[in-house]
This record gives sequence, C-alpha cells and structure tokens, in this order.
Amino acid sequence: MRKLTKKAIAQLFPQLKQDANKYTRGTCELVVGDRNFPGAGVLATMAATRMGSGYVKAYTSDEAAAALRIVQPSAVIASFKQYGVECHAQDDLHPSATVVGCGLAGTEGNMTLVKSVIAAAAVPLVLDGGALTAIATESGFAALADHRLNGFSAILTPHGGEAARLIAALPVDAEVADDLHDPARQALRIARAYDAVCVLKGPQTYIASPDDAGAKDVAVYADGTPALAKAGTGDVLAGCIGALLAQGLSPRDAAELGVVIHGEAGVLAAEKLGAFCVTTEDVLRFIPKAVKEIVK
Ligand SMILES: NC(=O)C1=CN([C@@H]2O[C@H](COP(=O)(O)OP(=O)(O)OC[C@H]3O[C@@H](n4cnc5c(N)ncnc54)[C@H](OP(=O)(O)O)[C@@H]3O)[C@@H](O)[C@H]2O)[C@@H](O)CC1
Ligand SMILES: Nc1ncnc2c1ncn2[C@@H]1O[C@H](COP(=O)(O)OP(=O)(O)O)[C@@H](O)[C@H]1O
Repeated sequence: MRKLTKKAIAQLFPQLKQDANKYTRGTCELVVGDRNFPGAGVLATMAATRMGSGYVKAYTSDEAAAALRIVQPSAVIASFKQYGVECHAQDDLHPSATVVGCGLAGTEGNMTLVKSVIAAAAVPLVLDGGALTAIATESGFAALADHRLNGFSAILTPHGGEAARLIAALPVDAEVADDLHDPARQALRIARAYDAVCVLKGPQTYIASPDDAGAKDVAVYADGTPALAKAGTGDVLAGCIGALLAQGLSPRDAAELGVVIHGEAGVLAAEKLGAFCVTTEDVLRFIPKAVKEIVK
C-alpha cells in the first residue's frame, strides 16, 4: 500500500494563476442539506469555498439556505429542483464538479433527487451520505453507470457503515468475499464495482481507483487524529474534495489531496486546542493553515 504524506502530495496542489477569474478557478456545485440536516449542507459548502473553488453554488433546503446566507454569503443559493435546469456545463478553461448527498437522509424524495442529479450532471461527481444510499439501489447504480458511460468520473466517500451497504448491494463474489475484512480490499472492491474512486473513511482512510491492479496500489492516510471523530467532519471532507475536483484535478489526485489537507487541518487544530475539544467548525478554520503547511 502507498502511504500518503504531506510531502508526497504537495505537488498536486492547484496553481493560483495571476490572470484567474472566478470561473477559471472552478465551479463547485453542491446538492446538500435537507431540512433535517441543514448543518451538513452548510459545512460542505463552507469547505468547498475555503478549498479554492472560485464559484460555489448550493442547491439546498430553505433551512440550510437561511443559515448559509448568514455564515457564507458568498455562496450562490438555489433550491433542489433547480439543479437540472441551472447546473453548470464545463470546458477545459472552466472546470466544474458537483457534490451530492451530504445531509440528505434516505427518504424516497431524496433518493429521486439524487438520481436526477446524477442523470443531469455533465461534470465529475462526489457522492457522499444519502447519495451512497441511492447508488446502492438498482436504479441508482444504473444512473451512476450511465454517468460513467457518458465519460464523467465519480468519487465515493463512504465511512465503514456506508461501505458495508455499498458492498451488500453487490452480487456476492465468492473469490473476493474472504478478503473483505481488509479495508484496502473493501475500498478496491467498491471502486471496481461502482467504477469510481473510493475514499473509505475511518481512523485510517483508504483510497482506491477502479484500475488499481491490486491492494498494493491502494493509498492509505494514517496521520490523522481522533479529534476528527466528530459529526460533520465527513461533510467537510466531501466539500474539500469537491472543490479540488472542480479545479480540474483528476479524481484520484483530488481525493488524495483532500484527505491529507482535511487530516492535517484536524492535526493542527488538535495541536492548538487539544484533541478533546476540537470541533468540526475548528477543522474548517484550520484548513488554511493546513494548506500553508503543505505547500510551504
Ligand atoms: N450536522 C449535520 O447536519 C450532520 C449530518 N450528517 C448527515 O447525516 C446523514 C446520515 O449519516 P450518518 O453517518 O450519521 O448515518 P448512517 O449513514 O446511517 O451511518 C451510520 C451507521 O454506520 C455505522 N458505521 C460503521 N462504521 C462507521 C464509521 N466509520 N463511521 C460512522 N458510522 C459507521 C454505524 O454503526 P456502528 O458501527 O457505530 O454501530 C451507524 O449505524 C448523512 O446524510 C450525513 O451527511 C452527518 O454527517 C452528521 C452531521
Ligand atoms: N479515529 C479517527 N482518527 C482519524 N480520523 C478519523 C477518526 N474517526 C473519524 N475520522 C475521520 O473523520 C471523518 C468522519 O467522516 P464521517 O464518518 O462521514 O462523519 P460525518 O458523516 O458525521 O460527517 C472522516 O474523514 C474520517 O476519516
């Protein structure tokens, strides 16, 4: 397995060009934060804005919109149903990506929403939370397969529980079943079956691509901190990865860089505040310090 370190990923960082405008810096759109989980939508949107995307637009509930207008007024806001009508197309000069699922519970309405977003998105996707529930169904799986056939990539960001659900939805493969206690092999199984980069989160985070030849190609990040074991840190990670994807990084590079910056933000927050007291909001606040530390 390849160990991810700050030093190893520093060169992946997107360049901020002198002649940049907000669109050349990448549009990150997010379909996040239903009325029961507005906080997850706010956290993911704030993280995407912090992680360098030039234009951030949240398609969200009224509840999350009200909060975002106060804590992140630079974010452009729209309702869920506007995604299919307004979502950005991309070209080489104007990259874009969409994050979907943070703070979307597994209701029928949300599952329909996720599938319609996957069908409408002509951009790379980050699928988290409720979007992972949606693709573990036959129709959700088919929507993702069509997205891939249309030439667009996807990154899946499951925690252990979500990974178990993604694997349970697959046909049983006796050859690989024995290996699935190993998280690197779980990540690889998910990446290959769903044809997407898999970021399997936990105390150690494993990143696998569909074309990895075996577990030896899976990357592992093990330098994080249990300070990150707090509700909402996964939503921050999804926003970070989405923003990097929106700046034109490859799915694998965006995933690896996002995981290391997020982990380092947790470590720096823990150093400053003590691991016990670190909040998810502190992790957001320490992202700039983590970026400076990595690109120094
Ligand atoms: N502020 C907000 O608005 C927030 C909103 N949020 C939103 O909530 C939605 C639901 O997400 P969710 O993760 O809370 O619930 P769910 O998908 O049911 O999974 C939990 C089950 O999985 C299992 N499990 C196994 N391994 C695990 C692991 N390593 N890490 C965690 N769990 C693990 C675990 O079982 P255990 O092993 O603990 O018995 C448990 O039974 C989602 O849309 C998300 O974005 C949150 O982000 C929080 C902040
Ligand atoms: N003990 C730990 N050590 C290091 N990182 C952790 C630990 N526990 C959780 N994390 C990290 O915190 C984040 C939690 O994400 P997730 O489980 O999706 O939470 P949520 O859905 O509440 O946002 C992941 O990036 C994970 O790798």
